[in-house]
Amino acid sequence: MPRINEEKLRDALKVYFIVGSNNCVKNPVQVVEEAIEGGITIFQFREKGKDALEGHEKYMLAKELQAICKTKGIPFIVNDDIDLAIELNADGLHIGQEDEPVMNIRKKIGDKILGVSAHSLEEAKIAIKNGADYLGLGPIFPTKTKEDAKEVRGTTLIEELRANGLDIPIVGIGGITIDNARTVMKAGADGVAVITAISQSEKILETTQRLSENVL
Ligand SMILES: Cc1ncc(COP(=O)(O)OP(=O)(O)O)c(N)n1
Ligand SMILES: Cc1ncsc1CCOP(=O)(O)O
Ligand SMILES: [Mg+2]
Repeated sequence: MPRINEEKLRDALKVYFIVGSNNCVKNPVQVVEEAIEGGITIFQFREKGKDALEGHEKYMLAKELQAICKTKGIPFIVNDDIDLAIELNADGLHIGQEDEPVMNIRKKIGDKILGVSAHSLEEAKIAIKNGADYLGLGPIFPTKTKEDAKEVRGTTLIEELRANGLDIPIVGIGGITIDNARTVMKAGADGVAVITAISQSEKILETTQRLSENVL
């Protein structure tokens, strides 16, 4: 199988929902089902941080969420955990700058979708050269979800990459809500990645629908 077509990926990245059980007020399975109903276009399983599931429990939740995504045609991406991504035959993996080098990961996952976090033009160029399919840039706005997040950059890095002719698919991440999503798209992103905006909403379906309307 060839690597995913860039335009298809651009479309898939529009409403990117990321979650782990510890981000959810309700049952994560219900959260993901409602978010899919509301119009998310891609999903990332990110089970990390305080109270995160481990071992068999983590595996079983990932498997259940993957099955739900599969029936609805939503790509299922695993955060950080390459072994889990390979074991589940996930659609892709998202890694950061602290993880194994992009080139090694690309060799291990073959043609699966590979997302890489970047915090500078330099990091972005290296990630692209070594096989990233898309970039996650952030935090765009202040976030409480990631304790070790880098400095807030607004949309400046998205604009800098586009001004330098980088046309790789990009998602903005960090503090993105219904109200500021449009700003991120206007800066040149192909999509927005959110955790809190959807997972902590009291009305997940409606929130996701409204977020989608501001992005699509
Ligand atoms: C779509 C997307 N973009 C960025 C990130 C952040 O990845 P990373 O910097 O590796 O941090 P953790 O999420 O692993 O804490 C992401 N997960 N997804
Ligand atoms: C994983 C990650 N990477 C940069 S910011 C962030 C957290 C995004 O979560 P939220 O949408 O709740 O701000
Ligand atoms: Mg990571």
